Amino acid sequence: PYLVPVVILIVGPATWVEKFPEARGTRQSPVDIVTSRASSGGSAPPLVWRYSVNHPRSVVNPGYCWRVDENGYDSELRGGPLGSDVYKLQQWHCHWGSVNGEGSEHTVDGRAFSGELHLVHWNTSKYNSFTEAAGQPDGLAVLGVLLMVGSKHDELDKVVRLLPYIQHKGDKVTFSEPLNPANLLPKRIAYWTYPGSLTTPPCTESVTWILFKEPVQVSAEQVRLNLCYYVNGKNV
Ligand SMILES: Cc1cc(C)cc(S(N)(=O)=O)c1
Ligand SMILES: [Zn+2]
Repeated sequence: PYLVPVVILIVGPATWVEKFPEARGTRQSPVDIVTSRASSGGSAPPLVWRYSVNHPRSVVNPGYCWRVDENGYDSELRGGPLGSDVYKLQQWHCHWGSVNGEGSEHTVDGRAFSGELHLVHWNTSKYNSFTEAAGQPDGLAVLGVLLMVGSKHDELDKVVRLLPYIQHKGDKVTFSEPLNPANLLPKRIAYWTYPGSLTTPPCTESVTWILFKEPVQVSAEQVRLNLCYYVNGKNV
């Protein structure tokens, strides 16, 4: 009998622990939100945010999604689970599925959504830079918005329509059309929150997750556009 060479190629999250020890931690994200086990918000103060609208933004293809950089423009996120600290929007990006639209990172009672938007903020009350904050347990706060297929999202379309111009990893396009990140959030602002981590390497346990309960609708065409450029961006 001849020996069949068996090559087991291990890629993806299972290998992250080798290079990123944080991935072996105790507060790793994403998680499945088991709604029956979530405790009620109690007396948490309201979560409030303010973003600047009329400044140029750039959309970049980092190779696994698209990301909009806020270029340090003024913004604030405070309250809710964030104590007395004020956080500032650094960037926002999107995760999409590469197969049958199961693209969200978090799941709710085992259900995945077509995509998930992350608005990444850092703690300016305690730290001097995003990079410094990204290594601290209370350094980052990420607003998570679940995306489901439905009607077209006009605010998100200001980015989606630019995807054909950033098809390859490293591509970047700047736009100056006014855009309010607050318009990316759902109408109902009820949320789940938990202490977690970056969802991709280096998986640093520095994120206070705030995941809105109400999904936001995007059109099937917007998902398709993300998928085709997402896949291209990833494959390049
Ligand atoms: C690698 C990484 C960096 C940042 C700033 C944010 C994330 S996420 N997907 O947890 O929002 C991942
Ligand atoms: Zn993300």
